Amino acid sequence: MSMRIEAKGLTKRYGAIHAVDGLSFTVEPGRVTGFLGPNGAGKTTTMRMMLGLDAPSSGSVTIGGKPFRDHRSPMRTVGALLDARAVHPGRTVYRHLLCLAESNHLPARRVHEVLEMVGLAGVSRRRAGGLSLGMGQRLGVAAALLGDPPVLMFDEPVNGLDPEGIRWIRVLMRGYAAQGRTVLVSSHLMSEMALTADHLIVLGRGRLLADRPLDDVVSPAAGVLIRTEASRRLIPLLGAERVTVAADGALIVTGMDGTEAGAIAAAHGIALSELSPHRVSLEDAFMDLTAGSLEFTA
Ligand SMILES: Nc1ncnc2c1ncn2[C@@H]1O[C@H](COP(=O)(O)OP(=O)(O)OP(=O)(O)O)[C@@H](O)[C@H]1O
Repeated sequence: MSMRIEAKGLTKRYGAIHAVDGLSFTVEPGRVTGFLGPNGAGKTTTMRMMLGLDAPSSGSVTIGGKPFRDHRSPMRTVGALLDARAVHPGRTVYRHLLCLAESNHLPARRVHEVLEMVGLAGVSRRRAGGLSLGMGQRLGVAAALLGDPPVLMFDEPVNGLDPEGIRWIRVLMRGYAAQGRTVLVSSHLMSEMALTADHLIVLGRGRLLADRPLDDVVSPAAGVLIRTEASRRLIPLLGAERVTVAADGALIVTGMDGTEAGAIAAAHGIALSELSPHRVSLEDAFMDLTAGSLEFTA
């Protein structure tokens, strides 16, 4: 069973602040959708409205065609990781999950399964409040997976995770998406998002800035990157208007491919130390997209 998330004109005002401002988009099953935006863009507020934790000022958001609160079994519908610190600190890891399972009419054996899945089986008797940040994140993920839900919603899940933990959560999210589930994940880490997401939804100041496949964002117009000792001579030969000089001296050339650029250099006896396709990094693309919507700039 797959479920899409659908926002229509979703808006949330706090006094004069438009935290979320007329958002319309869908989050589709079968892929990982990255939810990006600078600090204060409205990502958390949007996720809270998806889960019925905040009420929209106007507009709506549905999961599987109806508001989240109208679903009979919340944990079997959405697995959410919003604030991993939201645990009863004195309870053991096992008790914490068991209480969640019992209050949601989920079988107790599921607790053992998710403990294995997130790698916490060995610390199930530890108190939840005494876990490291990374283990706390894993406990939050365990809770999200308890109901084996068709929709996963993770807000900054890699916070506090070490490289092994980051890779683990990436594989987990990609695996769930491959099973046809809907996976929405917010992150500030562009490099990580570039490895994890298939599709991006980018917000700035509560508004939709982009809703497109990752590949459309990170590989726009074809271009090549060239390094040479003879930049000054080569630039006019390539056409100065096509060339941007990067901070490290590399030439970024648009409007031609490597074969053409290499032929021009060869025809003039110019040696190149590098000639490669140029992909815009997600970080650069993100900066371009969100320029003008930053609340705080250096
Ligand atoms: N309860 C609240 N009362 C007043 N303003 C709020 C409240 N919650 C959020 N805001 C404001 O709404 C805007 C969006 O905040 P939100 O936390 O949704 O952004 P975000 O994209 O998740 O940011 P971050 O990346 O910093 O977590 C911000 O300007 C924030 O100050």
